[in-house]
Amino acid sequence: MQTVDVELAGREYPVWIGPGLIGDSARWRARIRGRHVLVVSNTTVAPLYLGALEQGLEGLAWSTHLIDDGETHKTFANVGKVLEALAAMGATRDACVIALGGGVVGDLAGFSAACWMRGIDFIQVPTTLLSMVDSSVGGKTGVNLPAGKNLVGAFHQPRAVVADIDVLRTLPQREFLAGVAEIVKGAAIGDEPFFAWLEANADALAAREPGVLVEAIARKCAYKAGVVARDETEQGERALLNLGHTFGHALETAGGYSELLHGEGVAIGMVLAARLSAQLGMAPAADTERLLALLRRLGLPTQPSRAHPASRILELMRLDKKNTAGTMRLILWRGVGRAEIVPGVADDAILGVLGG
Ligand SMILES: NC(=O)c1ccc[n+]([C@@H]2O[C@H](COP(=O)([O-])OP(=O)(O)OC[C@H]3O[C@@H](n4cnc5c(N)ncnc54)[C@H](O)[C@@H]3O)[C@@H](O)[C@H]2O)c1
Ligand SMILES: O=C(O)C(=O)C[C@@H](O)[C@H](O)[C@H](O)COP(=O)(O)O
Ligand SMILES: [Zn+2]
Repeated sequence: MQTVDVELAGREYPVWIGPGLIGDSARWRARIRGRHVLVVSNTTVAPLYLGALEQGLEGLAWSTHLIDDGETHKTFANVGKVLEALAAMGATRDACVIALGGGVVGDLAGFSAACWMRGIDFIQVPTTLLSMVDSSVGGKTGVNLPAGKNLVGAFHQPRAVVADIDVLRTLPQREFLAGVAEIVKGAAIGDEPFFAWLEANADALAAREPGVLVEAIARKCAYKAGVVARDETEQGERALLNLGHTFGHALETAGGYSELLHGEGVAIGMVLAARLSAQLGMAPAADTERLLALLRRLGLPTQPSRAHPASRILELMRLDKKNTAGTMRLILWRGVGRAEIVPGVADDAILGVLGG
């Protein structure tokens, strides 16, 4: 097992990564402070892993709340239902929410925990690769609106992250690769040696070779934990973790949250950001080719669908949370391992890479 610590003074927490961790209840149960526990999961994950988790809850007053599966269910209405479930069990301020699932469950359950009585504990038990390497770490919680991704939310850190890699055995390959995209993103933003390691180990990672998998998860979590510890609420550096997301989120929204997986949107968005950066003279074209080659080798999509007009994508990008009044702020690229916040990129340049 590997442990990555997220170092936030007074609110530090461990990210445990390894096999058999859901069954190792003595470890995670020590992070639960009160008596009430609400496990939030979904209709796909619960039949697979809720039983194992429940065994560790003996003696506590616990209950379960399931949401339907999919990004379209990461809604305000479902937060309301989690809050009703907390009310129904009489959850007090020392209650704990456990999020058992991928990023959709984690974001929604975490936001519910942030809202109940103005903030109670929660524990992340991520069950997708994406949620292990990204969404469970760092405390961004929230839900989507039809107008855009994650437009409602809160920063609310978990008490612990339990990344049991055994559960990845049942994860479909398309979902697995979407998680790999967020690993590539971390390396592309700020860790050139990790990027080179991914190039050398791409096939083994896509084949889920255990040693390579654990190392990739731990390196991405360690990188993200460092950024979060330096800039928890995204006043500066943390925005770099959004590389590819202004494009990616707009593409996800345009597709009604059901065409593209989040990681796929990020893969396409990173390529668009890299192309735009090369056109603006910020990044060597050779680095864009390097990124493209790695994503292609990993079987990830690299081109936006022609079904959505470029003008529509640009319009959706205007509601991104990094923007300030009248100014679009994009995360652009200086090449492998170096990203930058760039305000005021001309619409024509953006439309150009979108093919508009
Ligand atoms: N908070 C953050 O910092 C952050 C970071 C990245 C992404 N996100 C958010 O995370 C979400 C995407 O998360 P995701 O990619 O995990 O998607 P997801 O939560 O929709 O899970 C993907 C699919 O895999 C299924 N699944 C989960 N675990 C499984 C398992 N072990 N075996 C079989 N099937 C399993 C789910 O039921 C779902 O159908 C998006 O909403 C994105 O915006 C948040
Ligand atoms: O943790 C962060 O910070 C990130 O930006 C990680 C992203 O991968 C993630 O998709 C996040 O949910 C995006 O946040 P948002 O603020 O752009 O909604
Ligand atoms: Zn993301």
